[in-house]
Amino acid sequence: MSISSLTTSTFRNLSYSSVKFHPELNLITGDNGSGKSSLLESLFFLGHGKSFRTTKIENLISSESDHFVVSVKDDNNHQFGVRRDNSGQFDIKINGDSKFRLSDLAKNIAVQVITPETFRLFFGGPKERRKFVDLGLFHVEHQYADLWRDFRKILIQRNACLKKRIGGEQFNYWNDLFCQYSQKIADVRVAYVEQLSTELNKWLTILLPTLSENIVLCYSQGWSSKRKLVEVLSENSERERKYGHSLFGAHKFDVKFNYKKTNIEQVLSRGQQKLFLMALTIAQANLIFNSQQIVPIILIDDIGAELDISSRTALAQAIDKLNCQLFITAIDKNALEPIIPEQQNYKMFHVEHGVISEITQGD
Ligand SMILES: Nc1ncnc2c1ncn2[C@@H]1O[C@H](COP(=O)(O)OP(=O)(O)OP(=O)(O)O)[C@@H](O)[C@H]1O
Repeated sequence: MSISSLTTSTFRNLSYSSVKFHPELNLITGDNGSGKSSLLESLFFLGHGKSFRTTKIENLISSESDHFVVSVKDDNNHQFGVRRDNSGQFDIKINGDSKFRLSDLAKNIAVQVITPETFRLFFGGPKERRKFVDLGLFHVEHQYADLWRDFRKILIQRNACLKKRIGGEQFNYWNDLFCQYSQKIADVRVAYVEQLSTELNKWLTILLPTLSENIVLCYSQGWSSKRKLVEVLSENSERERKYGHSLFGAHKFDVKFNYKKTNIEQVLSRGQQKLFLMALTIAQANLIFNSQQIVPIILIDDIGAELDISSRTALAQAIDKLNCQLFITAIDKNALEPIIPEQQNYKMFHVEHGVISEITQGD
């Protein structure tokens, strides 16, 4: 799906907004503090049930209200909405029907975001990289969500045994299941990561043509690929009991990216890192599109930060080939200039004091 319209009410500083979007490209300008990121955040919230800026959902409610509402219509006129109040109560509606959960929204809306902070987080530790790959798997591999949910339950049981120093049959039961599920997940992940790597190379040749040949994706499954998990766990049983949780397994996987055998964050400039992350995000969006035929949504906050004109021109070439709906913000129109397509197939918006207005072309 692509989002054809958005209605927000008392979400951050967006008091009441109702906007109609372009199915491919939406460019958003506005001064600092006008509400551009809040607009992206509201779209992100529908796809993830959380913010990309804060873990405290109550911060998303306007300080002048006790609840917020975000609702979108897609290109098939399906309606998806969420209301959250100060007491923590969620109300999820799909086509007017309200017996849904946030995860039901996530199935329908595939949203990825790039902000000036996300690439720092992405290269900072495995957590963000795991989240990124799992989002792709969730949309691309249909059995993955169930597999991961079952694995999480088993992991909790195994960790409880380690913490309470429970051994014998009970521990062996959870340990066996843990090893089986870890292997199943590792098999699904490795196949997906291979697809992602192939797709990434295509986009790197557009976005980072001089570096693309030497960038390699390195996947680690969460334990040595040369060993059976059951053996690794058995050798580390004392350490695991000391820490009280599982130190190896499918939850410990990682994907890293090397440029000529060195982690790319140590070699690439900040602008290049941002372009790299865009190539990766676009690659994943394309895999989602090919597998589900839903239009993935990419949010890029503050395009001007770190990207020079030639980088933004390379990005424009990539956008031209994309099967996704894009929302890109910048402080002023100049920063967007290289991105604006010659054909008038885009929409432009301006945000001021939380009010979103469409700018008709020629204004
Ligand atoms: N819960 C809230 N209620 C009311 N206003 C809020 C709330 N949370 C944040 N704000 C305000 O909303 C405004 C919009 O912030 P936002 O981050 O969306 O701006 P922005 O246009 O992306 O700015 P920048 O270009 O600086 O990133 C800010 O002035 C902020 O102080």
